[in-house]
Amino acid sequence: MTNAEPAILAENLAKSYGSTRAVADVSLRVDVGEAVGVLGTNGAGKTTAVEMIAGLRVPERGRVRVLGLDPRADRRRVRQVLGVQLQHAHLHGALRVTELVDLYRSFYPDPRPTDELLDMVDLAGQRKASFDKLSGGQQQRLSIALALAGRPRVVILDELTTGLDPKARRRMWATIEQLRSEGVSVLLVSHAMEEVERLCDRVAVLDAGRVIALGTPAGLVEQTGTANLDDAFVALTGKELDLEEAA
Ligand SMILES: Nc1ncnc2c1ncn2[C@@H]1O[C@H](COP(=O)(O)OP(=O)(O)OP(=O)(O)O)[C@@H](O)[C@H]1O
Repeated sequence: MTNAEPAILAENLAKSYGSTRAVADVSLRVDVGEAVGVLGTNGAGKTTAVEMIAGLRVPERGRVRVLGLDPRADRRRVRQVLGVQLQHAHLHGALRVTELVDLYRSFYPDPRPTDELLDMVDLAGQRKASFDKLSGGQQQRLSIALALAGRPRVVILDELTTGLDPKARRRMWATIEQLRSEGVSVLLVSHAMEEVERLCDRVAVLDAGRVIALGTPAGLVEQTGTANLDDAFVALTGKELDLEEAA
């Protein structure tokens, strides 16, 4: 593991579920300190791709490195440097917020303080609530706090703000901006153009399991001769993002 290694390097990933080709060929690089967004319509293969990058799914083909480490062969070391927030958290419903945070903190040598983590996701008021009493948005925010408990150098966030209200969304954006100022590298799956434009240096557009475009938000707009990233996405994929998802 050296500083010269990219934060994330994924090469020619492929994965099928039965006859469904979820990821046909995905290559992606996130440099240290960089934030890269992944945009795509429902079913484009985003979650499958990031789960392979996180070491949670075995690729049929291709190679992944996180700071030079193989997420499956070097699982323990990768866990110390990578924080992952996935779409669906499976957490013990009877545990309280602080119990879950402290459990996750106990996995790491130098965890972020509990109060700081709860502040980062605006859950200080829910510290005594049990997980199953939290709203969907609060559960989602807690899963982000857990992903950040070990001060990861690389974070993977799948649908950071989908379903969150505007205030919570802004809080999450400020948190990501804070992480970026600390030099953390970010891979962010999103349906929200505004979010990607604000937080990401580069964007990968996924369609039918392939990266069909990769560039800065401004570069994609220029490449497609469109007025904004929304229109660039439509020009590239021939599809609109689901507005409900993007809301
Ligand atoms: N566990 C699974 N078993 C079978 N098929 C799956 C499974 N997970 C995903 N798929 C299928 O693989 C394809 C890609 O799904 P994936 O969840 O990776 O896409 P996505 O871009 O993340 O979609 P969304 O935006 O809806 O989350 C879809 O056709 C989906 O139905």
